[in-house]
Amino acid sequence: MNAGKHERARTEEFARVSEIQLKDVSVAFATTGGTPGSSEARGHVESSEARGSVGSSDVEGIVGNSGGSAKSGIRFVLQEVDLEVRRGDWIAIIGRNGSGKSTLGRVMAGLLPVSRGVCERGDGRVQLVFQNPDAQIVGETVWEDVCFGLENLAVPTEEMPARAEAALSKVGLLEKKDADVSTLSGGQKQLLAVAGCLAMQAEVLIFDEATSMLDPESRASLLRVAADLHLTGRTVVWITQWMDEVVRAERVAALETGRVVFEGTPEQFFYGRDGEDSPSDRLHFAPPYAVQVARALEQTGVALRTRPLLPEQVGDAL
Ligand SMILES: Nc1ncnc2c1ncn2[C@@H]1O[C@H](COP(=O)(O)OP(=O)(O)OP(=O)(O)O)[C@@H](O)[C@H]1O
Repeated sequence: MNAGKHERARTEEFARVSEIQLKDVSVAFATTGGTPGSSEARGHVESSEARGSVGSSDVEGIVGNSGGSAKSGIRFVLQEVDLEVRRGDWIAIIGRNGSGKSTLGRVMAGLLPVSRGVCERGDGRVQLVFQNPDAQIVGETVWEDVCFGLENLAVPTEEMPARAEAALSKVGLLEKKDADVSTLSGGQKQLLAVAGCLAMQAEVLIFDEATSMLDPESRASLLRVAADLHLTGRTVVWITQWMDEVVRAERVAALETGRVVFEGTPEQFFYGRDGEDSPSDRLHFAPPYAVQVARALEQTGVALRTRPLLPEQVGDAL
């Protein structure tokens, strides 16, 4: 097989098994206003599939800039990111404010072009749920809102009711289908956004700090819905700063100033690999309660059988 064929076969194989692969991806933003009118400057991407606003600043993403270093007026906010999200994964993306989490989420969703590197997506539809519940509501009623994406996708009218109903029922909002969206709580609005994604048959859901404006009960219910979707085969990318949400993930990628500085399991993140220091300590993320209890027990000489991440796992570890 010649090199070209081999590469194509590998790519096809990849597209079957995987949803998103980022290889050497960098994203730059112009800091002094982009290149208006240039087809290559599309940092503020309007997509018919985007539910909500993507970036509101007057600067624009730079595409096709093959230069490696930041020059005057251009700032790289993601650099050399290699990350693979496989079908059915639940990956948490964490990092401080400004570390590049949302930018990464938007790149994964295809809403933001990369300046350098390759971003490959498999066949599945990728949808984003944004932080601000109000940013992604477009309909006046729950029903209208969930149908909005379907209209954009030109789904035949006769197919819409079944798809909208199934999606609303999945998130527990079917009874509210005629409600005015202004009467929904923040948590219900986020669930409505998820329903919109489901109606559009999203395979990959990217939650961009989607719980950060919610009360504890709404947070828990959004997490439950995400966990349920994951169980039924959806891929979940969960961007967060909450460490007790990180433990729900199968994998964690930590960003620091636009670079991936850790990738591994939550257990490896909070407890360290093979005796190494805990990456969460090194990166100054306070571990969740169960991890703190486990560490305190170990310090008093208690040998634990497992490394608990959730409160309900502490008993089993003793
Ligand atoms: N459209 C834009 N134009 C210019 N700079 C941008 C733009 N969007 C983001 N940035 C900058 O890129 C960096 C990364 O931003 P990003 O929103 O991805 O970080 P984040 O980790 O999601 O932060 P937060 O937790 O505050 O949402 C920040 O310094 C931000 O100011």
